[in-house]
Amino acid sequence: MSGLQVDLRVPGRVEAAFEVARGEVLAVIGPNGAGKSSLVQALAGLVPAEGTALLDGRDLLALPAKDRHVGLVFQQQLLFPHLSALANVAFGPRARGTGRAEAERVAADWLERFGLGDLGHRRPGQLSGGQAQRVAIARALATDPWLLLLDEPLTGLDVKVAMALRIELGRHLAAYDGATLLVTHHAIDALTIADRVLVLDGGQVAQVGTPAEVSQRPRTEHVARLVGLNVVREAETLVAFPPEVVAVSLAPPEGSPRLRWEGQVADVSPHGDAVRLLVHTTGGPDLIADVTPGAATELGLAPGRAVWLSAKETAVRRYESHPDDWGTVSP
Ligand SMILES: Nc1ncnc2c1ncn2[C@@H]1O[C@H](COP(=O)(O)OP(=O)(O)OP(=O)(O)O)[C@@H](O)[C@H]1O
Repeated sequence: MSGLQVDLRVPGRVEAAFEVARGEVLAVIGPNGAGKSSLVQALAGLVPAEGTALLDGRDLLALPAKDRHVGLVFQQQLLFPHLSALANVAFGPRARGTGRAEAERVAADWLERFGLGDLGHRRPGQLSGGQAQRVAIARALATDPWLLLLDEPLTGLDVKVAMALRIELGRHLAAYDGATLLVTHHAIDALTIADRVLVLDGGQVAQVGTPAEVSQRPRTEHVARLVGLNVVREAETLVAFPPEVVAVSLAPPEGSPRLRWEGQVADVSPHGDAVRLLVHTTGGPDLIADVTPGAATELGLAPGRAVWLSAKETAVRRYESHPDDWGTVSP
């Protein structure tokens, strides 16, 4: 296959087998400590790893970091503070042996594509966070990398800046013909920019699928929350449902629906026009439920309040918890 085939292990941190085709963007999501950064660092050669990472047949893990031709962007963009934006972007091509004039031409072209054509002379300290991150992404792309690794590239930016850059980044990634791994905490990045999503949990691959598959049939609580769903396990089946179909009452629900839980309100917060409750169910999962502000007042829904939750069978989606159609499965 042309692209990246990974089967690697960083002992105690992450173990993952997956593929990314050329031109494809694979988002990597998962809770804190899931192993996302370890995976990126292992591919970049920043931490030692066992196994293989075949890129068009070459094993990256067998190469020293400097020979892997990887474009790297981190949340904290590491621009050279004493160099201009232009010199920062030109640095990669220069390091690969391109002459100064040509490297600067390539760099100017990349800055132009990121709308920074006029700011090439500025140093990183004279750029806004969003501009500096554009320079960092331009610098990674200007090296014409075999593989692009983006670790939380939009985290820490102002919401509006991140929104604009997300759209730009999506456009540049669509034009990039190598494989891309995009580590992100934000469902919107995974759902809008990525072709496929890999979910890490506890250092293992918990799910791989298209954004639609992963958001409609989440296999981990973390992903369910990221996309705003509840997910509960019933033996070998997972049951997913949105917070707006959860009915909240003070007395046990009538008709004894199969999906019902007794619990205690843990948190109350505004959510659009609704009031969102986080409920710790007794001996069960945490669930979210949306109610109208009127109902919240009427039922006295404040933290500590004992409540019943229920969902109609017709409002939930059921699916197998252990499909066997993708790589490594977490226990
Ligand atoms: N330098 C290190 N040495 C040893 N263990 C580490 C090191 N860095 C991270 N770990 C451990 O490896 C596991 C994976 O961490 P990693 O930082 O890769 O997760 P992550 O998914 O990127 O988390 P976050 O979203 O918080 O950045 C965690 O158990 C973490 O404690």
